[in-house]
Amino acid sequence: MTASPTPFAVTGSAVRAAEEPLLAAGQGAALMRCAAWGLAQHVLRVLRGRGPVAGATVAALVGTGNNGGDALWALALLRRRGVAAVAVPIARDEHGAPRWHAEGWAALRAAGGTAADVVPARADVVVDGMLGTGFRGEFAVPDAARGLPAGAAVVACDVPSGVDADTGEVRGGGVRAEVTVTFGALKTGLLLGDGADLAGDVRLVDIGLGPHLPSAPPERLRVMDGPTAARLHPAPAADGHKYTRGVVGVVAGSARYPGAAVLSTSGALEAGAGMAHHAGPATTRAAVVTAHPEALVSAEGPAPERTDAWVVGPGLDTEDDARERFIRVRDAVLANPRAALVVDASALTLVTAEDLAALRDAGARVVLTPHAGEWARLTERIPVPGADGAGHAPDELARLRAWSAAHGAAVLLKGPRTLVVAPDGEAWLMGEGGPELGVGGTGDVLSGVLGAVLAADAARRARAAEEEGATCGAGEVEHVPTLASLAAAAAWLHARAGADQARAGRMTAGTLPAAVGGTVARMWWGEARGTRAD
Ligand SMILES: NC(=O)C1=CN([C@@H]2O[C@H](COP(=O)(O)OP(=O)(O)OC[C@H]3O[C@@H](n4cnc5c(N)ncnc54)[C@H](OP(=O)(O)O)[C@@H]3O)[C@@H](O)[C@H]2O)[C@@H](O)CC1
Ligand SMILES: Nc1ncnc2c1ncn2[C@@H]1O[C@H](COP(=O)(O)OP(=O)(O)O)[C@@H](O)[C@H]1O
Ligand SMILES: [K+]
Repeated sequence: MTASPTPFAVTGSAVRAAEEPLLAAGQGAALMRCAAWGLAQHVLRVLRGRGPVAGATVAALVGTGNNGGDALWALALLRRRGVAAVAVPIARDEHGAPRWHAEGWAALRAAGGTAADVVPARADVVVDGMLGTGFRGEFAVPDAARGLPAGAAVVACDVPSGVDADTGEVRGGGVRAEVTVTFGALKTGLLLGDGADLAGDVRLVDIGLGPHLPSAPPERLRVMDGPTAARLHPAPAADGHKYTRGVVGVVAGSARYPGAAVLSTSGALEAGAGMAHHAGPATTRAAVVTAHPEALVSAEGPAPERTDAWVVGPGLDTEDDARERFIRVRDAVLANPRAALVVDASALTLVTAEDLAALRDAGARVVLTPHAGEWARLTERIPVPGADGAGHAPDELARLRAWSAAHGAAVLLKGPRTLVVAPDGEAWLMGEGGPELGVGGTGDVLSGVLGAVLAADAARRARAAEEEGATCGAGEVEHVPTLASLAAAAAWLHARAGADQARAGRMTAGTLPAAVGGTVARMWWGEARGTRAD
């Protein structure tokens, strides 16, 4: 299987920095031509989806900077394809002349394009070329960009105007796009926050910045996809057995919330764990065995030295013995820190800064999996030393990185978009799945899936350490299984399973584990099989 590179995003500022050596070498005009050509190709694609290209009308809202320059050059290219190309300036000088990229306008005029004060009502596509990575301060949406023709598709040039290309923050107003055609690299601001909502479908145009883009983990946001997830959670080795596939200890559920134990254990088993061992009271043990005769159950859980990953938290009763149950898991991981630890749900209210420090000092691999509300409470209770832990800055990714670095644990922040960060700044975005997952209990299933994925990895590491000279399976440097990448892969499997299940007409958390099983089986043993661990 040939490994395609994992997609990633960098900030708009990093893209500007990457352009600098090329601009200094006099390649600015060539870069712009390249960007404009890519933009024109994507506009043509939108037009072809609507009817004949020749005779269609494309208008562009054109700002004062290079973003407007891209739009003007793209209009010139479209004009040559028989499109009526109309440029609408959004700023004029004191004499009323448009303030825009002079060469771009000259090229458009030479190609037969025109200028207008407003977007024509007949426009099929409106290109938003007002502001790109040079956006500073606040954006007051100009009159020309309000009340656009209802039938026109908006295509943003590089970034929807008003969106901060670094953070996704919208300052002042923003313009919603159906498609954003972005240049040089995906920008983090198109994948995060309100920026992601305004950007629509994001298309990347390569303008040759690759070698100049930053590669250090804290400067990239990687995007989890199916091939990457398949590489990170490979099919078992031919000689694999239950121990090499990973043993997951599941400390979840209580007399009050027995279902969580079932959902979490099911998630682990269906995601391919060699064994799942549930520790809990008699009620949850009975429920788990009824649902899964193959699960092991006991009051105390598996032996620490035989456990590859622990899941603690879903459905613990914080009025009862939850803290003791959490401490037992913490101590099991401290006794055998090669086992990974997933801290979810109730355990997020039980874990202390001291627990995290002890786990970090032991070298344990810990992932906390809050949803937005749990994340707010966690950062309130365990802030970043010396910082406003709860934080109100728009840059959620920076807040996550700061917290993870301060406490030595990875964080998987759940929501419509899932973000995973590790203490070294490595960050992943997982955008698979949709609101079908927004029902009670799907997070419990995810905790088990995570446990299975992390356990398989821990078991592979243990085996590789035993067999001198063996590797961990995922050979390529880019796909070395890091904690954050494994967690993002687990989230991808879970979300894909949810989407598959919803398409098939079902969607409850109770049926989700079986869908996870189907997704993993297709990945491992179906036609599009993933890599094997051997
Ligand atoms: N560099 C390259 O070679 C390449 C760059 N490329 C393209 O260039 C884009 C970056 O171009 P850029 O740097 O000119 O900035 P851009 O986004 O057009 O906006 C800056 C202008 O807007 C103004 N302005 C700022 N804030 C404002 C506000 N709040 N409200 C109102 N106005 C505001 C500001 O004007 P000022 O107020 O300073 O007079 C300034 O003139 C990038 O996104 C990509 O599309 C590609 O072609 C590849 C090659
Ligand atoms: N609108 C949405 N789009 C995509 N995924 C979602 C959406 N809403 C929720 N999810 C996912 O569903 C899961 C819900 O987890 P959680 O909030 O812990 O639920 P619970 O505690 O009920 O188990 C998470 O994996 C989250 O990312
Ligand atoms: K724009």
